[in-house]
Amino acid sequence: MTDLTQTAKFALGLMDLTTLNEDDTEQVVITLCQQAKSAMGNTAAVCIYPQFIATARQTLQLQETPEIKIATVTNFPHGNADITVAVAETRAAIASGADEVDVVFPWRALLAGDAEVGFALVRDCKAVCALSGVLLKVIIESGELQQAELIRQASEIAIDAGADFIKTSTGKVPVNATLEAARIMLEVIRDKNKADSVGFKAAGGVRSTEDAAAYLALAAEILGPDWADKRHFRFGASGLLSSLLATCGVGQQDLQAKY
Ligand SMILES: O=C[C@H](O)COP(=O)(O)O
Repeated sequence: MTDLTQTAKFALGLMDLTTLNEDDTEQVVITLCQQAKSAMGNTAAVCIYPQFIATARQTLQLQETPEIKIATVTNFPHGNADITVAVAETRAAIASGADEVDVVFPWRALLAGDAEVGFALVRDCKAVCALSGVLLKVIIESGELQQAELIRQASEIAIDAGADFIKTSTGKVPVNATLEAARIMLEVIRDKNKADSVGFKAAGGVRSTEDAAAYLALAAEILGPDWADKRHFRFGASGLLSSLLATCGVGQQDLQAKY
C-alpha cells in the first residue's frame, strides 16, 4: 500500500457519509447506508436528516453493520437562536434513535455580538444528549463567521458549553471547510487542553483524497500523529467516498456492480 492509499483507507474510517438534500428519499438513505459498508471498510457514521433515522437503523441492521453510527442534524442549516426549538429537535432526534447530533451554532447571533445564546443553546442540547450517551457535534459555520477571532470565539464557546466535537460547516453556505478555519479550531482544542474529550469535524466541500490528507496532516501537526481517530476526527462529506475508493483502487465499475 502506498502512503496515499493508507491515508485514503484511514480517512474512509473517519467519514460521516452524508446526504442532506431537500429531495432525499428512503431509497437515497438506503443506498447511502450500503455505501457506508464499503470494499475498504466501514465509514464511522452516516449523516442524514432525522426523518430517515429509522430507515438507516433498519438498513444498517439488515446488512449487519450496526457499528456504523447514525448522525443527524438539528437547528439545521439556519443556526437560529431559538434554544427551545434546538433542544426540542435534538430531543426528538435522540428519541428517533440518533447516536450523534450535529447542531448548528447560532452564528448570526454571535456576529451580532451575542455570545450568551450560543453558550446556552449548546449547553442545553448537551444536557439532553448526555442523558442518552449521544455525541454532540457543534457546527460553528466557520465560512460565515469569516474572521479568525470569531471562529476562535465560537469554538471556545462550544467547547466551554460541552461540545464533544466542533465542526466547521453545514455544507450549505458559500464557504465551507477550509484549512485556515481548521487550524484555528484545532488550536483551540489544543490550547484548552481538550484533546482527550473534544474532536474536530471537517465538513463541507471535502471532496478528494488529497483534501482529506491535508486535514489529517494539519491535525497531526497540531495535536500529534495519533490523535485523529473516530472519537476525535471526522470528515462530513457527501462526495469524498468515491475519491477515497478510487485511491484504494476500487473503481466506478466495482461500485456499479455492487449497487
Ligand atoms: O455535514 C456535512 C456536509 O453537509 C457535507 O457537505 P458536502 O456535501 O459539501 O460534502
